[in-house]
Amino acid sequence: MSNGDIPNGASPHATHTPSQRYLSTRGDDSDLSFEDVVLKGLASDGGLYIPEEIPVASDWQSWKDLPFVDLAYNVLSLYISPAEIPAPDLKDIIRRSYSTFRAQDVTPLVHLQGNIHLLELFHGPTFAFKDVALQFLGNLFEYFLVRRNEGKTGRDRYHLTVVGATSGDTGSAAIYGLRGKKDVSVFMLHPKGRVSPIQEAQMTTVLDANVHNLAITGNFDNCQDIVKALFADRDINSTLKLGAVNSINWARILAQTVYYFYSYFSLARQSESFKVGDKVRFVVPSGNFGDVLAGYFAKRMGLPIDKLVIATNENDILDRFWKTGRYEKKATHGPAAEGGLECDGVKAHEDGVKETLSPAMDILVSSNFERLLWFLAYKFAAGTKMDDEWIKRQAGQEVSSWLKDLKTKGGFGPVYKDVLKEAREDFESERVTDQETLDAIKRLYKEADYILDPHTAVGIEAASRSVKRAGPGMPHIALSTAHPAKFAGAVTLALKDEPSFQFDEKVLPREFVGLDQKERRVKDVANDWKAVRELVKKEIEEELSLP
Ligand SMILES: Cc1ncc(COP(=O)(O)O)c(C=O)c1O
Ligand SMILES: N[C@@H](CCOP(=O)(O)O)C(=O)O
Repeated sequence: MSNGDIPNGASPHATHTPSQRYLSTRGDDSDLSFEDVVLKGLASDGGLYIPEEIPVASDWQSWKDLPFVDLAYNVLSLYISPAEIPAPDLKDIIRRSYSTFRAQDVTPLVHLQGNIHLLELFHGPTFAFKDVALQFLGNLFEYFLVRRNEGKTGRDRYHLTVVGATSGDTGSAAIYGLRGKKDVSVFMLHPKGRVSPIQEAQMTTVLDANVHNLAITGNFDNCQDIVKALFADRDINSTLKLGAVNSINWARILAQTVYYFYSYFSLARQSESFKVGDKVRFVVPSGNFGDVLAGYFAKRMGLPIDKLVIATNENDILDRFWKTGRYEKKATHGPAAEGGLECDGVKAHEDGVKETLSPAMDILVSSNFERLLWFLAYKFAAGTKMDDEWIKRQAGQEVSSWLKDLKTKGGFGPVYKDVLKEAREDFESERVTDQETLDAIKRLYKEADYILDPHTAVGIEAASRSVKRAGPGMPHIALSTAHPAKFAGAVTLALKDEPSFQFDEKVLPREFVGLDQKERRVKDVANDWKAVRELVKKEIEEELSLP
């Protein structure tokens, strides 16, 4: 347990409920505080942190008319003990985090067509859903660091070195959430040439001294692997005090849980036929499985979600799992076919990622899937009627063995029939091709005069299929994860033949005008975790020596 764990020095168990203590999905770490898991990001056994118990929000129905920030407080305080963050402080962090949003209700719900509603998550500073969690996480880091550093000077101060991997959106949202903050530096790795021009400009035009952009010659999974290799290096992890902003950080998932509740209530306020207590489906464009996992937590907390529909692009590892029970990387093209890439110290993986029109979801392995696997393994082991401690240990062992097979054999499964059955209780999945993505953008422009970004379009195509299965009486909330201006190429490709379509006039927000002309700072680095490690060490040293 860390020094900053319980400010008043009281016993943790006197003031924390089980949903406010955390364990690792691989079983070696447990009984951690919220502050510990937020600052550590990834567990030392390589696992991801989850709450020891998911709280049931027995009074959730009474939250219906709350403003976003009050609702957020009700959700978050179930997972964060007031002994760690007193209620007025948590309320203040939440209020400041969402005051940067352009929409008054933070995440507005709009009716799209028929029984499909769109949850617009792109009204934050960088025009992507990541802002919802990363504005909050930036302020959380600041809060914990101020407290830890009280009365300390110079090198005695706790300095957090955030290392993150991005296919574009996490990077910009994290950089905007952390720029200029004291005692924290951020190193953001993106795959060189594989993020959209606007995303690249958003990240690299931030010139604050604590922001470091690294362009890696590889794909997003290479960046994600490098980040995990850095965390696994005990030396750099402890000397530089590494922190995470990717959705491996539990606070990311937690903050995203709020908008499932909020949009559900928005629907109840907006629709005469929908009442609190009725069921709804959520459709979530998915890559790293963080956003849809937040929906799983909302469901387990009591929100009446019929199904969570996972929408993947042609990088479909998740869709294949739900169809077959096998979770496997599959080389579809590239060097993998000739034996894969080898990278010093990091287990090689196949470059089987397909470049699609929804690049933020071009992911071979979905990191948060591990969290769901733990809950599935827990449920399976609970069938033995052993005590809770044994069941948790068993779940950790099962997850470790699946993840070991993923690393050494490129996949695992089929999982036990009951595990897959359980996964299908809560989730359905759809795979959407690039052509179907373009068709969805075109169709919604013509039929609803709405311009979708390509990731949201993947979700809308999946929603249309789900509506057919679930029937017209089942409302669908599709998550709109980015503003279309971030993906000008795909949107223009879809709409170029529409006479009324003008990108600059219909899509481009004024915040993006002139961004491409600004000065940039970025370093090219090879796909080699040791090269990245040395660069991080050098740049941190230079940054901390600045006057
Ligand atoms: C625009 C956009 N949509 C969807 C996703 C997928 O979300 P997740 O990785 O949480 O599954 C991402 C990236 O993560 C994204 O940037
Ligand atoms: N699509 C993401 C990839 C990283 O996902 P994260 O949610 O785990 O941070 C991006 O935009 O960078």
